[in-house]
Amino acid sequence: MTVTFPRISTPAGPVPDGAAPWNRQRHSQLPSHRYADVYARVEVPLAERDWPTRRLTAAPLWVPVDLRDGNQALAEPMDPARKRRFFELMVAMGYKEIEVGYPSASRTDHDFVRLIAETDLAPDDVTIVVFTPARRDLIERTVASIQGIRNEVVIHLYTATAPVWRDVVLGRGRDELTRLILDGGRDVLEFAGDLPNVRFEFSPEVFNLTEPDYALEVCDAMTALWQASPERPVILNLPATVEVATPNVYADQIEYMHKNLARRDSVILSVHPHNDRGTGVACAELAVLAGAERVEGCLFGNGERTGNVDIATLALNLHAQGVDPMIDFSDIDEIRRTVEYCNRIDVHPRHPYVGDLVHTAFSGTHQDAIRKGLAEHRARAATESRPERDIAWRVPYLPIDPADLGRSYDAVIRVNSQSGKGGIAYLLESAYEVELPRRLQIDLAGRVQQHTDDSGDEITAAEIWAIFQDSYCVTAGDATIELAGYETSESEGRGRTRIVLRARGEEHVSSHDGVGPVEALTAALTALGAGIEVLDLHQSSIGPGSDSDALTVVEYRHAGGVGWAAGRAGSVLAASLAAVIAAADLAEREPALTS
Ligand SMILES: CC(=O)SCCNC(=O)CCNC(=O)[C@H](O)C(C)(C)COP(=O)(O)OP(=O)(O)OC[C@H]1O[C@@H](n2cnc3c(N)ncnc32)[C@H](O)[C@@H]1OP(=O)(O)O
Ligand SMILES: CC(C)C(=O)C(=O)O
Ligand SMILES: [Mg+2]
Repeated sequence: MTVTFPRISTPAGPVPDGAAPWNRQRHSQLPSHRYADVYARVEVPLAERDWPTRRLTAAPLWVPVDLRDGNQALAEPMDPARKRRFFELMVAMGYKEIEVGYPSASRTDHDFVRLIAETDLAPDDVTIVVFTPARRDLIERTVASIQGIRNEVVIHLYTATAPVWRDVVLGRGRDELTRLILDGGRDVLEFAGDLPNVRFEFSPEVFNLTEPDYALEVCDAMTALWQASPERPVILNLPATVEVATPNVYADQIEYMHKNLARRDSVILSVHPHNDRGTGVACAELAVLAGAERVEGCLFGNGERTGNVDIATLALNLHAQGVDPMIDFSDIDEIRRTVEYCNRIDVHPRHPYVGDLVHTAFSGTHQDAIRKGLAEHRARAATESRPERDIAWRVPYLPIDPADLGRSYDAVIRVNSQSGKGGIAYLLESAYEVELPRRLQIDLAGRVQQHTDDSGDEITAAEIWAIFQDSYCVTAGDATIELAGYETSESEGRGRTRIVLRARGEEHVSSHDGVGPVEALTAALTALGAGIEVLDLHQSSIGPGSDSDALTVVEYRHAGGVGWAAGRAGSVLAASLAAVIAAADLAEREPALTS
């Protein structure tokens, strides 16, 4: 079948100015000239910056906005049951400040706030945030919705401040917009200023494209109006409503505000990155280095367009650096199931920390390293007499221990055509507790590779085990030579083994003195013209416990070359004899394969 890509053609423009001779890329057809870089759109004020040399040493205050910003981005906004389930999850995880909705937007949002007011759904130590635009009627409705809530409440007022929004959306110049915002601030004070449990938050929406002096002017005006004080601090939340720049630019913008805001000790500096460029997490992390103390975002990054910043990734990034995120992720799969149910959006299998595949290696050298790393981890725990969950984690390719998140090691290694012997051995060890010698691992890996190359699919432990059995074991019905019986006895201080072989319908009985049963069997086979030389014999068991089967694998030489065979039985001796018989049988039937 011919596949054509009619709308894509190889760029064939002139060599770009200054291109290095080793770079043969050409100009594309994309009209990139239509877009201006961030420096042309907004002044980035900072000349001297402290954030690059700072370190993340403590968790900021996390504020999940899934029930508002995440919810407003859903094709089907959450129904009351979903909102409640999500809220309960956040409380259980340890979030202490939660934006619960936009009460003037919809009945569901309003009723959910009322539910909080009228029940004990929200523990006393959880602050409830409600969101409103700077419109008097909507502010009034918002304040009405929070009546009776005993918890601390934050009223979050927002208005866009960036030039395009001023010109195109709101139709107001800077001064006019400041008046609108202050009017909104005054309305908030009029309706809620006397409520002792209420604090205020202001967001200059699209802060990241707002002139820094204007952002500062509006924010300072709001903290003055609301009389921000250390006892009643005001939250100034500085959103990258649409992410437009590299994270260092956002960090500069935040540090500028951090250093220049009035009443800084009465301001909780908050950030709210979105993820349009895919760098929302980096923006939040650099913003915290730059002075932010509070981060708004969504669990696993739901939200408008490409989403809000993912506060689960942010928290677990801290965990992976040895900093307690102060939020419980010990059952991440349960958290994911709840979030998927509430949002009706699946989490991507590659999503950091939570995706189905993020603790899984398919590739051979990674598997080899992980298998060795896990073995080293177990051994070190035993040497130090400490629990595996407690000692330092240094398993290659796994940034954190999946067990921290309630995950098992079952999916850490999965096998396909990119895998190698280490991964295959790991699967057999995990599923059957079978340890194979290294050279047999290499032989088995070749057979598994042939299978996965043919199928193109992943292969399970059970399928690998089936390949193992097909390749190295001989079942009674298929055998060309059978061990019909054996007996060991003692005569005049010497061991004697009686062997009964059945081949081509005939029985052959022989007795062997002074040798062990395995040697006796190889001698009997040689007498029958089916001789093999046992080069190596490896005994182990299948599965744990005393009632597990014994497994013996032998490496043998025969006329056609060297091969492997295996026997499984209730006793070590029976398994060893079965392995030797299997070797003779395989040598007879498949000399080419085993060479
Ligand atoms: C970045 C963010 O996430 S902002 C939050 C966005 N979230 C939402 O919009 C979800 C909930 N929203 C809603 O349910 C509705 O938009 C409502 C109830 C708030 C308002 O609905 P409507 O009254 O029908 O107005 P509409 O949705 O068209 O909003 C646009 C109007 O609000 C004005 N406006 C927009 N934002 C603000 C603001 N923050 N402060 C004051 N006015 C604003 C616009 O200028 C426009 O005014 P105009 O009609 O005079 O031109
Ligand atoms: C905080 C508000 C205004 C917001 O969601 C945003 O700007 O993205
Ligand atoms: Mg937002």
